[in-house]
Amino acid sequence: MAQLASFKIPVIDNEPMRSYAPDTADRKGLEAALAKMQSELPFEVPAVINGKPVKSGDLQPQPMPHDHANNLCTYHASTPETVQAAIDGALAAKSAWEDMPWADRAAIFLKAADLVTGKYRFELMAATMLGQGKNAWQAEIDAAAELGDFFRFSVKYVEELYQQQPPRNSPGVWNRTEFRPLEGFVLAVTPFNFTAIGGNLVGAPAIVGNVCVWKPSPMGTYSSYLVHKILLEAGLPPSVVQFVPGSPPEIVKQCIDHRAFAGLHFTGSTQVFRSLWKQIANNLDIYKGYPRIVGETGGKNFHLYHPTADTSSGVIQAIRAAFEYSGQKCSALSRIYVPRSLWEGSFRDTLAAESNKVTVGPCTSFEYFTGPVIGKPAFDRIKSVIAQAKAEGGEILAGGECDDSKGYFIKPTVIVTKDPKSVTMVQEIFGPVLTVYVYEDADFEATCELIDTTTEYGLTGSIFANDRAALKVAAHKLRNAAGNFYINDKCTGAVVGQQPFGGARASGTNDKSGSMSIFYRFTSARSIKENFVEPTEFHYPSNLL
Ligand SMILES: NC(=O)c1ccc[n+]([C@@H]2O[C@H](COP(=O)([O-])OP(=O)(O)OC[C@H]3O[C@@H](n4cnc5c(N)ncnc54)[C@H](O)[C@@H]3O)[C@@H](O)[C@H]2O)c1
Ligand SMILES: N[C@@H](CCC=O)C(=O)O
Repeated sequence: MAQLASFKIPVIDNEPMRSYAPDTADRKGLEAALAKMQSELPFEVPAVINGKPVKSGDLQPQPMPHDHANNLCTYHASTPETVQAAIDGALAAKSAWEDMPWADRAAIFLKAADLVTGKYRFELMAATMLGQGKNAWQAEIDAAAELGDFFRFSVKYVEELYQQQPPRNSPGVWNRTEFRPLEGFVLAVTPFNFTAIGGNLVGAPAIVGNVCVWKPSPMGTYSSYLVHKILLEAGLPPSVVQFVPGSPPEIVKQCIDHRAFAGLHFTGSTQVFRSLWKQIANNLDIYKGYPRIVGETGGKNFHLYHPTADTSSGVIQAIRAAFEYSGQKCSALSRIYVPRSLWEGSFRDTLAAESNKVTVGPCTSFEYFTGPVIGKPAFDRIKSVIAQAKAEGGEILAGGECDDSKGYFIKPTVIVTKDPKSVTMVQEIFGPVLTVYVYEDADFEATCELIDTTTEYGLTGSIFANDRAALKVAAHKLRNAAGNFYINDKCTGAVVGQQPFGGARASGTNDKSGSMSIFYRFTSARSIKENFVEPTEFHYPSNLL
């Protein structure tokens, strides 16, 4: 339909956040969706190849983190034959999909966004709450608002990308740029912690004409399956995104070992990303081209407080950043640097008192500020890191208790350390653990250098100060310490279209999801020059005598 006019897309804006306050229609709608889902589980999730369910019979569980004896779903682990069928099906669909006019591709993603924020809002949130342990507010941020925003803003950014055309044409010439999809298929390997990121890791390559194989996180299988279903309902041709749950190393290796592998869109831990990059590098001789590798990975995010910072709001921002979703955002705060004057003023007591007020419980009860951690390996790892910090001389200011009898619950924990290179100041924990280092007021600049050199990561960080000169110093000295840098605000909560997200160093390739940059990575530009004037003589004037 796009061939007879150049259409304008609708105005794109962020999805308004709903409050889920008591007695609202949204609270009731979400409660009803939760009750319905709980009455129907466990769901059975197949692989979906060319739009059709494929059941291997090898059923794997996705337990609910707040109640690990019960599964949200069981899923059919994909066999090598299923993965092969997924790749073949995607490649067969490639030509028709990349020839689909832009307006039609855009319409599919605009419709998917409306399904996410309308018809499926509560169901997708309920799946994210039960399966990934989010409370209502965190599920709203993720599965409703951010996923809707990713799909809508992708349309806006791709529209702008396609409008980027050569600025000059010589007389008798028309220069054009075509943003071709990659030659082959894109593999999306997605994390457990954001339903929206799963959708975006397939959505971003697909909207520019790529075909994808989607390997979801085992711990986010059911919500990923719903997102895939929504994309199909929105009109995505059935073979464009193939859904292959199952064993991560095997499925991923099979895809990476394929000659037509053209790109990796990964979000997850630094360690897994590095291992995949190495596998890809080892395969360079078999590929048709050089695969695009996009990976957003771990973080060790900080708040730096200047002596002029406000204690009361600074503590609130720290509690939210460190403990919402039990510290399982890649952007979560895990180390803070507080000057002695503030610490011995009221920062220490306020932080202890406020941290002790943070409630932890099942995400099905709305009153809890935060819920469980995702699973047993995470629970055991976080528990042992707290023990190690204590053994190294860390003082537990709040929390420290862990209970996995029914769900994987860890009390928000605050550790005070005298060693700025102690384990919980350096390693990514991905749990509700915040470590405090108190610095001497005179050492503000040296503390900036300490923050910059303490970890291998560079994802998010914040400076809190009421002194412009201090803000300037921190912004300069911490330039490479965070890809998302906040001034007098917490280090979590980036919004699509407002704070493009991603970090460098060990935190990833920093291709900034939620911005136009990401679409350059999944396109390969072709420059086209068309000449309208036929030459009549091969000599140039300089050849004449
Ligand atoms: N920077 C960002 O934008 C961002 C966003 C979200 C999460 N994260 C990071 O993700 C991590 C948490 O997510 P996670 O626990 O899902 O990460 P993870 O690395 O364990 O898993 C990510 C994906 O890789 C797969 N995987 C795991 N092991 C694999 C292997 N050996 N071979 C192939 N695939 C494998 C998983 O099944 C999953 O699909 C944290 O480190 C967090 O910081 C980063
Ligand atoms: N958008 C998120 C980051 C996602 C990582 O898990 C934030 O900034 O809080």
